[in-house]
Amino acid sequence: MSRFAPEHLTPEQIEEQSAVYGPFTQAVRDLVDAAIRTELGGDDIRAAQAAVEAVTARLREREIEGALGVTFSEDGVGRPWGNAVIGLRNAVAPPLVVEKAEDGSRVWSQFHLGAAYEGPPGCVHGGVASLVLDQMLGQAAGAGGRPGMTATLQVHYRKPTPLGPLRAEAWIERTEGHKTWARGELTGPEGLCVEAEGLFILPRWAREPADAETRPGFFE
Ligand SMILES: CCCCCCCC(=O)SCCNC(=O)CCNC(=O)[C@H](O)C(C)(C)COP(=O)(O)OP(=O)(O)OC[C@H]1O[C@@H](n2cnc3c(N)ncnc32)[C@H](O)[C@@H]1OP(=O)(O)O
Repeated sequence: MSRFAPEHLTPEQIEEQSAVYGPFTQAVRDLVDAAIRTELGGDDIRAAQAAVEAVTARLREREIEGALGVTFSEDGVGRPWGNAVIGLRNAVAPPLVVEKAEDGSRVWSQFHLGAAYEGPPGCVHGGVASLVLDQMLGQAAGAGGRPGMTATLQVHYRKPTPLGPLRAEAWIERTEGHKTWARGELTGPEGLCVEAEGLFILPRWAREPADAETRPGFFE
């Protein structure tokens, strides 16, 4: 784990950062969607390219080395803002906002996948469906107090998943020591599209007391 660090920010500072970076990242997602779907060409695209390159150069004037990692505050709440599925600062992430049952028995999310996630024409790429379910199953394990990393993931594609509004849900199936088996499904407006089951294992480094302080943020 290269970046996995405590961060001493107040809730207000976190709120402030989220209010700045959240809308900015959404604007970048819109840019990606527009770049895929625009019918402009020639000089318009060359001008757009120059404008995008100028913004990129400006952002790179001050940047961290490597990826964002997961930071966590003193209460142990993690901020996985770089995460490819739920990251508030990751324009590649749809992003999913994952809700949890109060008793931790399930997690679910309603979200939208547009042109950036296409595989078969008009449908979600199979790898993207798998990505979403990996995250959801992992979060189900975490929500049930059984955090772990994906050791295995089996994905069953029942029917093509249309781009557009979708719902994913996941829950813990059974547990055994540091192993947790979770299941989940991805549904579209016409019903079930993809099912997955996976084994999540709390890694040795997180099971050992010496590393216990790194546990909360990573697995939030
Ligand atoms: C916000 C949170 C949601 C996160 C969701 C996102 C999920 C992810 O993307 S995680 C990233 C993808 N996964 C990975 O990169 C994991 C890479 N693998 C690893 O880190 C390790 O191999 C890991 C964690 C699976 C096991 O590590 P560790 O526990 O240290 O290994 P070890 O102690 O040897 O094995 C523990 C047990 O698991 C078993 N095991 C280990 N790997 C596997 C495997 N791939 N399949 C089946 N069993 C396995 C071992 O046989 C052993 O079993 P037992 O205790 O019964 O003898």
